[in-house]
Amino acid sequence: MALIVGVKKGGTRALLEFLRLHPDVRALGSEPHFFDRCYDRGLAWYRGLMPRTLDGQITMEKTPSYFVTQEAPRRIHGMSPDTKLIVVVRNPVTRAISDYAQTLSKTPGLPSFRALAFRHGLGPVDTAWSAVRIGLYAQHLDNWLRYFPLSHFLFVSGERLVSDPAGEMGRVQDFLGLKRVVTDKHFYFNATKGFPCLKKAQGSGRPRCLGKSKGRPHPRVPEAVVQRLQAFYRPFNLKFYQMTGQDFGWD
Ligand SMILES: Nc1ncnc2c1ncn2[C@@H]1O[C@H](COP(=O)(O)OS(=O)(=O)O)[C@@H](OP(=O)(O)O)[C@H]1O
Repeated sequence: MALIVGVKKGGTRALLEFLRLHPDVRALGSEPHFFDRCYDRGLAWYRGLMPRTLDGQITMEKTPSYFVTQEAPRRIHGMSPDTKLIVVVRNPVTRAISDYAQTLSKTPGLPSFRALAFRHGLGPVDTAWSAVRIGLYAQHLDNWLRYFPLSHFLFVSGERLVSDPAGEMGRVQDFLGLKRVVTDKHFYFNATKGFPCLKKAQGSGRPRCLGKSKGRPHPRVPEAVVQRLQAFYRPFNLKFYQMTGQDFGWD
């Protein structure tokens, strides 16, 4: 079994939809939220939700909130210590603005990004705000490493998933021990959408981009605000590069 455990707004839907093109992957379409919100329902409930697999096929789901859920690593380890874990990460500043854009689309009249990101005007960064807190990747990863060795993780660059989907999918398929079936032949860049899309979607066989909620326009955030947040995240990003042995190029 393999789980896409995060991060929210990292590109988790794109990754799951791309993986579903692979004949040896069977994935749940919706987010089950078992290891965070629905754990009380029990493992039998969870197993019942998951698609049936044949020998040699991999069962998958994605729930981005697992990455920031304190109990998730212990619970997943309890289910199976062999679980492979995929985390799609993206520049935490862009991720925070994307998260804010999503909340804004559901809550018109929300205070500005700047008002939520800093306490007392342009005071200290408000790490209690979830849009900020989720981006502290090194801290969340620390919690996971108490249960799983680093070799169980694959960190996917959310940026490269957009600029080079086939390249990133190559790494993902290798990590999962799958043949490289999903390749550059499956993607085209849709200029209207501004993102890579599928030449032939599962089922219809027709070209398909992700929906409107993926690739939303972001509200304009003043450059000074972006710079301050970028500086705030820098030490956490560097720690995360050290922990993963990968430089994501956000700094
Ligand atoms: N191919 C393709 N098409 C559309 N969107 C793409 C794609 N690849 C990555 N992305 C980026 O995915 C971002 C949404 O991330 P998630 O799917 O993880 O969001 S969620 O947490 O499930 O809500 C979404 O964030 P926003 O651009 O801020 O909307 C996209 O930038």
